[in-house]
Amino acid sequence: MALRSGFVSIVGRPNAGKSTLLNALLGQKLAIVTHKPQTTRTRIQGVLELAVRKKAKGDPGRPAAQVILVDTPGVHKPETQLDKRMMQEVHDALETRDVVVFMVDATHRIHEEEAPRTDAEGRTVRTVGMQKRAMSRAEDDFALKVISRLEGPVVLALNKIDEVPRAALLPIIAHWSAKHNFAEVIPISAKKKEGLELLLDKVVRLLPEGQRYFPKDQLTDQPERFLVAEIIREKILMLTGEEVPYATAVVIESFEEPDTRKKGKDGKLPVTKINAAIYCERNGQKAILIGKQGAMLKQIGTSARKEIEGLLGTRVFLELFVKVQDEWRTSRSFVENLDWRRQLEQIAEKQQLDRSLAAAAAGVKLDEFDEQDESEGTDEYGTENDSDVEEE
Ligand SMILES: Nc1nc2c(ncn2[C@@H]2O[C@H](COP(=O)(O)OP(=O)(O)OP(=O)(O)O)[C@@H](O)[C@H]2O)c(=O)[nH]1
Repeated sequence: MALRSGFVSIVGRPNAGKSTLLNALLGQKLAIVTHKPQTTRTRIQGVLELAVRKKAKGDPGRPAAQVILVDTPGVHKPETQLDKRMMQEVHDALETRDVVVFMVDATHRIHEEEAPRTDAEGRTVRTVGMQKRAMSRAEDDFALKVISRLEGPVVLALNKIDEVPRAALLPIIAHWSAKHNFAEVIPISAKKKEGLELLLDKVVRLLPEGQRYFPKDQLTDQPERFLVAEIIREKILMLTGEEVPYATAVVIESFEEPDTRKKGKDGKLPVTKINAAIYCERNGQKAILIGKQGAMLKQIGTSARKEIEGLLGTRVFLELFVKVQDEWRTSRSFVENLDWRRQLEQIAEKQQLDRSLAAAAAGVKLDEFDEQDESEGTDEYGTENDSDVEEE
């Protein structure tokens, strides 16, 4: 059987479980996951290599495949420049896909028929749960509209079935099957890893025959420094309250890798030195991010560092700074500069410039030319985290 290969975009409303599915299929954490909606801001590609599975009794087998899974931001109506950018990421992911996996949270349809109560004064009463589910249904419908315009196969992944009573599943499947002509409808639990093999089998069969897009052992197109920024953002999302997470962005300002990742003669792993800026929009948010005597920032740094050490396989010296950039989410240029692909271009340009300067002007101090990226109106607070790594 010839190799199948192609791009599979995972699309759906915020919090449906798209990043959880990406990580579960890859068997490795690539995308950050939290219970907060709109966690994912850019599309994330994960490369999944599948070996051929031979035909057997009751099993039609599966051809070898390279599946490029693309996790996307949750589909929502854009209000800020950041929202617009996130939706652009969804559209970009849809433009280049071979198959769409449309993901919905099945638990929100269990009470499809629930009618609001009327109180003694004749007022309509909806519980918070009812309101949430109604909103979620509206978001699903909005996301479905986005993919309905597309040609090509769409597989529906009904997620979170671990929380759906068996009897409720069939009506949910019937509901969705009537809404769109899906190539397949697969109930899954991304969290419990249920139904994922079947989902993969169906998706692979819909992929064209072709060559690999990435080398066999490559996991993602996203460089480590940006995975690091995402890990820091995840800790902020997890550790801070309602408002702050949405107003924060993390930019890696410097990332100094050691020459080797092997242990030294002293038996210690080498050190990666990372400097990251956490942007927020207001002084009040900055105060929350820093916490009493820097306690919150320290907690964010410590938990991020541990995970980054696991990712990089080195010790990590992580320095975090908090900066206030008024209303950055409404600034087109700021939001565009957050794009890791753009940052990568800027880093490459800067390295090129540094090399040319060094070659052309031996004896001239290069740091005189270092860009000062402290933009106007930016206020800064920094702390080193509680690292067991000493500055050398
Ligand atoms: N019970 C249950 N919870 C799940 C399942 N899959 C995901 N979740 C939870 O749903 C929440 C959202 O998961 P994410 O993977 O971040 O969702 P997402 O669709 O990527 O969210 P956005 O980034 O907002 O678009 C997290 O708390 C997950 O643990 C599942 O199969 N069952």
